[in-house]
This record gives sequence, structure tokens and C-alpha cells, in this order.
Amino acid sequence: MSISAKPDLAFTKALPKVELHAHLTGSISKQCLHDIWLAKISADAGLALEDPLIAIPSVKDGGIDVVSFFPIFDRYIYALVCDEESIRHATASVLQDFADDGVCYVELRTTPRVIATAGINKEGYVSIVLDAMDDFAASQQNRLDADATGKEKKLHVKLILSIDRKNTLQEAMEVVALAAKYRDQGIVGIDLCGNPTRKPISHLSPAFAEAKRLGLGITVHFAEMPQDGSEELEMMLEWQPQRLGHVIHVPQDVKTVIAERQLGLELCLSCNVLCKLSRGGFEAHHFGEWWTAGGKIALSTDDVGIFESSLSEEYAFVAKHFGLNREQLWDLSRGAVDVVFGDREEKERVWRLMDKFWEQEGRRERT
Ligand SMILES: CNc1ncnc2c1ncn2[C@@H]1O[C@H](COP(=O)(O)O)[C@@H](O)[C@H]1O
Repeated sequence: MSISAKPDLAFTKALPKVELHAHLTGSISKQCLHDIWLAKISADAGLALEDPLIAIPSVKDGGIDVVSFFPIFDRYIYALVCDEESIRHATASVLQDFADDGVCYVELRTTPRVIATAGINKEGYVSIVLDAMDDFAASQQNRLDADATGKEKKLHVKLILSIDRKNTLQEAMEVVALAAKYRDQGIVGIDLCGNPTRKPISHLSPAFAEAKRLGLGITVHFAEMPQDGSEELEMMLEWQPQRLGHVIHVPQDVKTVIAERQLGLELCLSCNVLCKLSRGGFEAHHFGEWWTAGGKIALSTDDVGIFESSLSEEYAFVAKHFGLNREQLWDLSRGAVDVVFGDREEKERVWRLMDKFWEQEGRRERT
């Protein structure tokens, strides 16, 4: 297959990629949730939870929209993934899925939560996820040591802590404090997520000011739904985020600011289209507009467990719907590295991998 051939899934999978917008709990595959459920039901036949393969609606059948989406977490997944063992298992599984999909750097994000039934507080939750990340790195190292050829392909993992729109200021401050405390262990930033209909969020401003003061990366879910006026968007821009997630319903004057500041755009096509957050299908997705305008795009999956579209499939979608060729996909993937929260060394490692990949593709074409 040559670099001038039309891009296919084999190409987008082999292409080294960075994933910058992936919610840990939403990225757990249905199969992994099913395995957790099987283990629980075999230990407790009276478990009052249905099999996730039945309980979680299929997005491909049109069974999920923005109203039915958020309760999937509160009513089901959080009830299932509710102890140290299942959080560890799920985190390892999510990371392995990204590695298998050709992702070489991921900034996973998660909302610290209290699990009273398991005696886990928010700090405990963060520690469990960080430990699972460390275990994944160690197991990967062992595997690569056994196979020296794959060494450079290693998936590097960082963590972003999410503040939910429904949090109080005190809760949000706790998230920022945890991010600062565990920074040395791979936390790189703060996110604002949660149901976008939940308003107001102005009470959270001091938490983002504190995150900024501490030098943490800031990303926010931005304009997921249409809104009256742009006050909320303008306020979020005052928090000085380096990146914005989704960026769907944005008035022209706000687009101008985003372009001037060259903010990173975490665009999640399948989520937006399948959840009906954006209109007009894939072809009408705002990816096209920002790509043409030279925006700093990081294609992302959002919740691959629910939307069932991997990052390599997202790259294949932009090839299919916007006509990007192999070189443009490679450029897109390379460009996303500009906006990672990881340090210069991390960026250079990823660029090296990408450049090597491209060189090999070219060599293959010449032979
Ligand atoms: C349309 N896309 C989205 N928009 C806004 N927030 C989203 C989201 N997808 C996921 N989340 C947020 O991430 C949490 C699950 O992962 P964690 O428990 O944090 O790992 C959800 O509860 C929701 O608050």
C-alpha cells in the first residue's frame, strides 16, 4: 500500500496518534464492563444490575441522545465500576485498547468520585487510577523488553482531573488541589465536563483561576449545545484554557477569538453526530470548517466505550467525509501534538515516532 493510495483503516490504525479527549469511565468497552459484571454476578448472584450488553443502549441503533447519555454513568456504569479491583481492571483495559489502536500518547481524564460502599474517597480514587496507570506502564515495559522491536511504540499516559458542572466550588477546589498534589505522578491538567444543560457555572471560576495560578493545563467542554447569548463561552475563555472540547455551537465573534489564540480543538465527530449534538451528519461536522481555517485540531474519541468508534476510525471518517489524503492525516495527527499538556521531551518523542512512520511509508512506496 503506498502513501498516495486512499487512506484505509489499516493506515489510520498504524498511524501514530495522540488522544487528548477521552473520559476514563466512558472509554471502558462494553466487553470489559461485561467481564466486570460477570465477575460480580458470580460472586453475588443477587446483584441488582443488568448485563451491560443489555443495559447500555446501542448508539448505532440511535438509542442515545444528549438527554439519555449522562444518566448512563450515574445510573449504571458508576454502580458497576465501584471498587478498587474494577477501577484498576477498567483502567488497564482502556489503556490497552488505546495502545492496540496505535495511540502513542494519551491524556485520559476522569472525575474524582467518592465510593462510600468501598470506603474510597476522591483522593483514594485518584490514587487507584494513577496506580493502574503505573501498572500498565510496567506491564508494557515487560512486554516490550521481551520484544525489543516495539520499544519505541510505547503508549505514554497522562491524567487530567475533571471538574463536573454540578460540583460546588469547594468540590472543584478539591479537584485542583488533588491535581497539584499528584502532579509528579502524571497529572497534567484540569477539565470542565458534565451535562451542559447544568447552569450556572460561574461559581467555578475561582477553581480555574487557581488551576491557572498553579500552571496546570486547562481544557473545558465548550459550546456542546446551543445557548442564548455567549456569556458562558466568554467566561470560559477568561479562564484561559489552552484547549476546548467539542466546540460545536460557537458564534462568529467567539470563533475569531479561538482562532487568534490558536486554542487546541478536541473534536469528537462520532460523539457529536451520534449523540445528535451537531446537525447534518458527518459531512456537516465543524471539523471541515476548522480544518480549512487551519485550526489546531486534536481528533478525539470522547467516550469510545459508548460511541464505539476508535481513534483510528475517527481518522478514517475525516478521510472519508472531508477527503483528507494520507499525508493530510499524518499532518493532522502531527499537529495535535502541538497542544498536548505533556512537556517538550514528550512532544519530541511522539514527533519522532510520527516522522519515522512517515519515512517508512515513503520507503515502502519507493520499493
Ligand atoms: C458529550 N460528551 C460529554 N460531555 C460532557 N461531559 C462528558 C461527556 N462524556 C463524558 N462526560 C463526563 O465524563 C464522566 C465519565 O467519565 P469519568 O467518570 O469522569 O471518568 C461523565 O459522568 C460526564 O460527566
